[in-house]
Amino acid sequence: MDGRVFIIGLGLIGGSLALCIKKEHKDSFIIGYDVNKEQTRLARMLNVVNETAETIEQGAKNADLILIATPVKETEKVLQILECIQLKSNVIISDAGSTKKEIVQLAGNLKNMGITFIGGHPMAGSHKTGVTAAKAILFENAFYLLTPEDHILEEQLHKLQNWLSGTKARFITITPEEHDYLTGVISHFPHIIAASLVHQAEKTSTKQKLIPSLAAGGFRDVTRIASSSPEMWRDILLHNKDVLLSLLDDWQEEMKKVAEMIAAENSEEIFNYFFYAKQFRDELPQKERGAIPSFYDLFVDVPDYPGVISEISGYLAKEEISITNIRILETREDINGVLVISFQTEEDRTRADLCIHKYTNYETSEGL
Ligand SMILES: NC(=O)c1ccc[n+]([C@@H]2O[C@H](COP(=O)([O-])OP(=O)(O)OC[C@H]3O[C@@H](n4cnc5c(N)ncnc54)[C@H](O)[C@@H]3O)[C@@H](O)[C@H]2O)c1
Ligand SMILES: O=C(O)C(=O)C[C@]1(C(=O)O)C=C[C@@H](O)C=C1
Repeated sequence: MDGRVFIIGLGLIGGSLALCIKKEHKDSFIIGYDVNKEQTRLARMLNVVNETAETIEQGAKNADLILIATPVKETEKVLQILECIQLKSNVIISDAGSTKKEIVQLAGNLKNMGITFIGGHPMAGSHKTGVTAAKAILFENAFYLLTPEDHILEEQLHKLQNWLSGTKARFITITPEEHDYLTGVISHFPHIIAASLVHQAEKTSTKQKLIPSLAAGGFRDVTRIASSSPEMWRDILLHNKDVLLSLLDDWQEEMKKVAEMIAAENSEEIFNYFFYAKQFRDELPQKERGAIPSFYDLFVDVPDYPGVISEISGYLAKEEISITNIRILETREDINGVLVISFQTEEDRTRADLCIHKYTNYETSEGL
């Protein structure tokens, strides 16, 4: 497709969307705007956008597609600004915010002006922020949730999906209410819990100096997302207040039950608690980002000796296979270590698997 695309908010998500559109629609022209001058400068320097605008009005008035990728409370302000601009009559406006109900409601004014707004949310991301973390591959295989209202024509929806086809994401259409409930359960609430675990460890660390050093492994895995943008998460919690308050009530009930099981030393119930959690978690679709982000992992059974990481990464480098992360999962004297190597694509993982088998006789698997 050709046309002028205007991206407001040139951070991780805005920058990644710009890269996806550029890759797929070579004739498009991408203009970016960010309140942060440094992000604007970086976006231009890294060629994420073709041009930057000085104001929202400057970038919006001739745009065919406008994407808003700011924290959701800022999106409210951006929508109000857009309402006051003479936009092209056939422009499509969408956003990438993690909440939808409030945003779609606020976009009602654009609807009254005959302007098409379709709420959007790519369900993949990272705890990193800013345009330097942007990448075209970020949304591959992820779900991309769209919340068109009833008056939106199929043709407009398809046009938006076509613009976003470079994300290689899978589009799903749901209502804003369904969206906020689902993402509340699988995304927003886990971020609250991750932050609360960090707070608990931090409080304990004033008395127990070893806590920060021992907070490795499981603690790091379960709290990675606590390193996400506080601004973004403040806004999400404010927008999805009712769903999150209800989930917090359920959680407190659940924790009471756990406390009772432990106090009663009910070993069967305690076992079942972990057993059924493991069963459900293990059955989550691994290849679909959004359910469990940050794949594609390859597990390699390696002998426990110094230098094994550089040995394996050396083979991968020789075959020019890029990795995003490499770590030893477990090392004890009596068992082999498990090396976990993460890749950005399934293809890289498959090549890595073949490469490791070519140079070694270590066993590999895609899951533990
Ligand atoms: N990070 C994720 O994992 C993720 C995933 C999917 C969706 N989202 C949503 O995408 C949006 C952007 O998140 P991000 O991760 O890219 O954050 P980010 O911090 O990397 O980028 C946000 C950018 O918006 C800019 N900005 C803030 N207010 C603005 C305004 N009024 N006008 C123009 N620019 C403004 C900031 O300067 C920043 O550069 C949020 O709504 C978030 O909820 C995030
Ligand atoms: O991988 C992460 O760091 C994320 O938290 C990504 C994540 C999520 O919860 O899955 C966070 C918020 C977005 O709205 C969508 C995706």
